[in-house]
Amino acid sequence: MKAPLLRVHNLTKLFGGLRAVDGVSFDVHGGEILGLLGPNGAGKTVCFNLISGVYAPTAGEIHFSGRRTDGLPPHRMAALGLGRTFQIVKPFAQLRVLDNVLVACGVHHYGGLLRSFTSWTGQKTRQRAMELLEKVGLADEAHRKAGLLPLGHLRRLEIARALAVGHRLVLLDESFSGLREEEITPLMALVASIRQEGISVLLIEHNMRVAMKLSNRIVVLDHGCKIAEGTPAEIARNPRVIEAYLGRGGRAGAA
Ligand SMILES: Nc1ncnc2c1ncn2[C@@H]1O[C@H](COP(=O)(O)OP(=O)(O)OP(=O)(O)O)[C@@H](O)[C@H]1O
Repeated sequence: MKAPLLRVHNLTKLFGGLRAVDGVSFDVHGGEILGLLGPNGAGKTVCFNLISGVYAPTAGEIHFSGRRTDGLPPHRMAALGLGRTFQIVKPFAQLRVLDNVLVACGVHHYGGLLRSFTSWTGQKTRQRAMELLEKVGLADEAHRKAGLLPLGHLRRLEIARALAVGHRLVLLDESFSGLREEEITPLMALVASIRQEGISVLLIEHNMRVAMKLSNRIVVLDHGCKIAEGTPAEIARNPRVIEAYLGRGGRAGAA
């Protein structure tokens, strides 16, 4: 069997006495969507921050794309093809939508922000940025100030920025949160199309319908620990998962 694209082994992060992530292990394979679920405060975002290099783990190992990466800073992870979105969208509000993506594209192609705007090679970067905006359905907004976009579009812009960097793996942190029902279905199609291109996705999602439908497999955390791993169907009937979400006596269908 092929080695996983991402392997997290015994990952642990302490904040003082708090075990925010406690001995968590899981793999993400090439071309799969892995859902990372769990109640509030379970340790999901801390996991993202560990994998993407924002935090160094207290213990444990992270292997990405064939090398050990725990402790590498975010720009090194980006250079290896790992992109991410944030729970709270943070565009460069004063820049145009296109420029927001150009900044992210510059990470790979031309070694920096300034050159991505100025050099002759900037032309190619621009083309790539426009392709990404087309992919996420924002080509018509390319010249608008990012700060003027509604939330649904901002989430798509975040995904375009993550894709500019993450040609192997993108981490999506609650990309569906706060969206209207009519925005959710097309965004699900977008995430599914990312996987179809062979890019793996690690997805934090509170919307169970979205998580169950999109994920090939799901890992569930609670109080920093992994309490379950399996297919969406297995997770939906797992008693520990039901208890973590609903307390004793809960029903899977309601999760
Ligand atoms: N920088 C930090 N310093 C101290 N404690 C932190 C820090 N970041 C997170 N925590 C704590 O770690 C625990 C896990 O937080 P995390 O943000 O990963 O939860 P989560 O599963 O993403 O929750 P949510 O679904 O509410 O976003 C929480 O108790 C949180 O308060």
